[in-house]
Amino acid sequence: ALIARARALAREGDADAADELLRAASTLLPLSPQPLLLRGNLEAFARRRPEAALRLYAASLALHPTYEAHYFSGAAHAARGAWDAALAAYDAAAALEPSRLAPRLAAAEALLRVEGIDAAREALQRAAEIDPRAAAPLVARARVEATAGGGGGAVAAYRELTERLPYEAKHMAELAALLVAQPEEARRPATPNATPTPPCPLPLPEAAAYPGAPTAADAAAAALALDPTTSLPPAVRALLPSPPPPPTPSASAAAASLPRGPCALLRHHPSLAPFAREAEGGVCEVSLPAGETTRLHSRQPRGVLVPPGATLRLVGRGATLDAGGASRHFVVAEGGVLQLRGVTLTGGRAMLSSGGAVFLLPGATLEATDVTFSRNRAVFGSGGAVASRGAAVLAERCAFLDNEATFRGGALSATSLPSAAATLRLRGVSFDGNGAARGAADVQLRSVAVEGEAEGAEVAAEGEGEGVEEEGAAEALPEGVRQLCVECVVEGLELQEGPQLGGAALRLLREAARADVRCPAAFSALSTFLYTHAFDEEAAAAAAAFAAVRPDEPLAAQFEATRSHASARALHLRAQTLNKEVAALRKGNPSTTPFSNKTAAQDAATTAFLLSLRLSPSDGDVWHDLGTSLFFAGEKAEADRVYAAGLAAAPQHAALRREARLAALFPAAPDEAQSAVAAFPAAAFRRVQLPEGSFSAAAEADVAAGEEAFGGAPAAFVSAAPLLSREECADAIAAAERWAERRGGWTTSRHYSVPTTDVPLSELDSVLPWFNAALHRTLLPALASRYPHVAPLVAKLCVLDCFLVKYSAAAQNQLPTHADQSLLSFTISLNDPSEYEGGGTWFSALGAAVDAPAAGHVIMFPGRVEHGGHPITAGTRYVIVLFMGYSANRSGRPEGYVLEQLEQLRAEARGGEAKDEL
Ligand SMILES: O=C(O)CCC(=O)C(=O)O
Ligand SMILES: [Fe+2]
Repeated sequence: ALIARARALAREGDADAADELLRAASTLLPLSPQPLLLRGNLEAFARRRPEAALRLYAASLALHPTYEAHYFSGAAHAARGAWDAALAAYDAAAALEPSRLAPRLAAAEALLRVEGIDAAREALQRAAEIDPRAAAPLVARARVEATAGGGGGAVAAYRELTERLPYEAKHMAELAALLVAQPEEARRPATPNATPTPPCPLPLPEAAAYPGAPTAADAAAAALALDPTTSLPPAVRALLPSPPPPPTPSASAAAASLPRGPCALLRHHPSLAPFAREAEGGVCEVSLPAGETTRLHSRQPRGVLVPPGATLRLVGRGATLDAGGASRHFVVAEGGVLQLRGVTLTGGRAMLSSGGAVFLLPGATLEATDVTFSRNRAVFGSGGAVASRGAAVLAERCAFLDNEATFRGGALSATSLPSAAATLRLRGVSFDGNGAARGAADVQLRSVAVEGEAEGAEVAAEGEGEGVEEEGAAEALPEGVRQLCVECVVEGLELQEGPQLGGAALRLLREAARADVRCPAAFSALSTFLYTHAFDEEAAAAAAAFAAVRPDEPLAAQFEATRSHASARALHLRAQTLNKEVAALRKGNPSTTPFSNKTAAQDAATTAFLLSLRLSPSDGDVWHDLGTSLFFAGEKAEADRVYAAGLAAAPQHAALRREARLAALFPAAPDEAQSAVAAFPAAAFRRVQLPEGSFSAAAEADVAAGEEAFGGAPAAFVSAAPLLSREECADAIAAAERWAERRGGWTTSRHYSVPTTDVPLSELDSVLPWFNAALHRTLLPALASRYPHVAPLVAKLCVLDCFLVKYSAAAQNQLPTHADQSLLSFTISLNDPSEYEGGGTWFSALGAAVDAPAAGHVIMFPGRVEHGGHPITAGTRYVIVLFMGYSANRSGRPEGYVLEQLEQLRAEARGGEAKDEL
């Protein structure tokens, strides 16, 4: 008890009190070495007096020699620069506990001073052999080389570290900085493949650039991919490529006009969209301008996704598609088919992943005819041009030129998975100038047989019987297994970021853990994925399997804590992940969770948010995320309550304050407003019947999914009389123009594919009072009268957003089709149609624009109906656009149920604590 108390005091920084207790302990237990050891640590670490520490360690050792006393003596000697003595102490520690890495790594640093770099390297080499999966020896090696003066040795050490364990942003950033400082190391050799593959596990020869070796710019990009908040020195930052120029308006328009059909997969790819058309058989065919080079601008490093079941055909007739080293070209999902014909793919780069030009997921197909793959790279990945994980590749008359991979297969890498065989058929395929840092300059095959001939290719076939020995020590780690595990982890991590790719990510992470059950990185990536996606049973099994083979690994214990919902951060991440999965389910995309429907998935997300809040009740981000999640789930009443409770718990949180401000700017109508509904009979409106299929398919999010709320064929309504007076309309326009004048122009604050010209109504102080009065008097009662099934009560209607929009023939003259993030929307005309030509609210399914007959009239419609602002060709059109929500729960559950669940969870926790105390 004395020792435990002393430890606690030392942790709190009270060295004197701790020392006193330890002296008392020594008196009680004169033969115990421990109080003396701990007093030594107090001297060494709290008081920074190594000499005093050494005397106490010596006294402790005299009573009984322990590993700790030897190890800490070494550290104290090292702190004084007594390297020989440090070395002796570390050796003694290692002799007592031969499997511990720490004294060996520390000894290497001492050896560097006493005997030089070669002796230090040798010691580290031996340490690495103790646990070939451990990061520490590689990190120590890099540090020792850097201490020894940097140079080629340090570059080699950092390359080894980052290629073996490509998971840490910090190490990537250090490699980048080192390469920038040593530009000659970053230069590529004149002849690729001239340098042999580095030997394993540690390459001792001085570093030389080799094919596939990451450059400084690659390492910097890798650091940012691993952790976007990584700080990079200016010299390194300067290497990052500048973002691509924005797409031309016509290309954007072409992309935006592809919301449905097989070419929808190019909706976010304005560089390809203009050349796309729907071909026979539901194929999206892209015909690139013959003989020309088209630059691919992918916002995602993973490239253009060919989704499950889709077919994309790229026809070149001698054209080139250049990714400019900024992204991969294509990633093909399960059941997706990519057909390439007569095209050159160049400049593709996979970052921390495989397949520099094309990455094929289990069950995907690539058919390439008359295709050249040139100068594509897989950085920290395999298959410089093409990588297949359990996919089919058919290549006819193709050439692979000068492609590179950091790992294996400079041109091509194919791996069969237990659940998906990879197949490879080559006819008239040639290879030249490809290279890979870790072997198989051209083609790497794992359990794959090639059908056909590969001219002049260096092929490395691996697989079958390369598994880790079940019994036996950690040493049993064949190089192929280690490499497979690293590749599957980086690829799985890349894919888990992408929509529709979660299933493939999970398969690859499972494959990594299966290939090497002892690998901490594979366990960590898989278990995190399983936990965040709520695969709780599989997570338990994975944890048990890992703990069984690596009982001492702290990761196992950490994950146990996570699994028992003891980490607020992990819970927040789980909630956010499940929330994204709900969004996928809403769009009708496959989701990677154990839940069969979105209600169950949403409930799991809500519970995870609440469990996180139970642990950290004043985390405003979690409160805000929960509110937003509920809002998009249609649980608006819960969202409102959660935002309010969140603001009370985190009064400084900016986003929560914004929500509160909006609620205050547009207060709910009083109950009396309900009586005005009767003043709006059917005859007060022109009803515009919208056809089936009016709701937007390109739903980014569903506030209240259209058809679920409104039925198949919804209606829009145009008021027969003005709901705002002429004076009010004129006042609003004048206030907006004055505001724009003061600001030096209108804002472009709302973001559809093109900027909009508008002012938020919240900025117009003089307009708000009368506008709110008009809302309660006419606008909201009118809305409630026409949509009694979704919004019967005026007092429950709430403003989600409101802005005044200006269209002019000369400037912004239209708004592309879209869906609003609202339950119901208004367009309120502020001027007469005689003041402009064209205009009106365009309804896509109707194929026509609907306009108000005069200023002050309104058009009302369900927000999820696909619509836009029809172009005007002359004059100016002013409208107020109003997004409305309804403060009720679409699920029909009683209001307040979410906060009630939080109370229950808290009570359960208190019950648990009480039991612990008993
Ligand atoms: O201009 C219109 O009539 C439609 C405007 C609109 O849909 C919007 O601003 O969201
Ligand atoms: Fe809209």
